[in-house]
Amino acid sequence: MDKVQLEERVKELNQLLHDTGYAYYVLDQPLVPDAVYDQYLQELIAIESEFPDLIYPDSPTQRVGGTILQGFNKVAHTYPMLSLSNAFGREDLDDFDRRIRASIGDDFSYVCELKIDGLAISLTYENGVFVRGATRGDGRVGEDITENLKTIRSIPLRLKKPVTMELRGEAYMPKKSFMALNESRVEQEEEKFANPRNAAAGSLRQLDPKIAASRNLAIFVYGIGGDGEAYQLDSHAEALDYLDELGFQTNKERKTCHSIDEVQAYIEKWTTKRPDLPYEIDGIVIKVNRYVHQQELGFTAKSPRWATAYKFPAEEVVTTLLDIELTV
Ligand SMILES: CC(C)(CNC(=O)c1ccc(Oc2ccccc2)cc1)c1ccc2c(N)nc(N)nc2n1
Repeated sequence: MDKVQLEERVKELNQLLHDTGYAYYVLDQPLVPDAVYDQYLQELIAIESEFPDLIYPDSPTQRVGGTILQGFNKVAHTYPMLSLSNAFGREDLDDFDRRIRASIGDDFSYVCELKIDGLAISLTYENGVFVRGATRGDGRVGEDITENLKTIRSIPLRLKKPVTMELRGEAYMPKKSFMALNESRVEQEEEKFANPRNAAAGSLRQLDPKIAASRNLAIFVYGIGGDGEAYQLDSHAEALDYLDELGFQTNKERKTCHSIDEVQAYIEKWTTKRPDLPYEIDGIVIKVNRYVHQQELGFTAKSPRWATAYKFPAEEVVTTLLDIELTV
């Protein structure tokens, strides 16, 4: 092949690997057998190693960076990453609902989402290309962990549309990956991780992206930063569907609810079903759905008035008290 034909083949392989990667890692519906995927990847690696000028920044071969970082740079979020108020029971939910009604009336809906027990992160795309990923940090400034986030296969390196936006999501380690990781740590006589959240945080804080790549991390995106693209949409539910169209992994268990009773039913459903989930959750996030209502309700110093997190009661840690010989 001459150089022009090679460039065409590289573009074709990039597109093939993006499409098959999306089907496999985001839709969980493989388009081709793994062996075919690997064959495409090997062909692209071979051409790129011979012609480095044909390496595109969003090539799938760029997922596992080569260099070990010396440290993480600080990066300022374009929009703050706010926190959520908490609700611990039905009374708190009723108070939340009452405050909302007092402010915007009765004609509104909620969106309920599972609150993934992971690490809040922000993803920045410029003209549809993944350019930066960061931890939440203090909500305004986080750490640049782009190289580690590139290793998460469900984070698209290139979107289906050339949009510029900053997203919010939760990086997490599935329960199965957590169990396997701790088994291997016991074999290596290393300290086990206490829970999947710590394991995900520890993996994303690795300076060597190859270690992060080995940890089977995953992500659910749940919001578009500030008044970016999404605010041309009418509601949070629409924004999540828009993220699906762009090729992101959103959590499919979300539900639009039209009363706090419906929210309570959703909470009870997932309190029961929580152990069957392939990932850990620590609560349910409840958001007023329409953006006009969110803007009317506004924010406190650190969190939106239009959202709250119902937190599951802490697991009863059954502590078997030692038999204490009481000497009288
Ligand atoms: C609602 C929000 C706090 C995100 N939203 C924001 O951070 C946010 C930030 C600036 C916004 O607008 C502003 C723009 C400029 C200045 C101030 C606010 C709006 C929303 C949040 C936090 C944690 C979540 C979680 N763990 N799981 C799910 N499923 N959803 C979550 N949602």
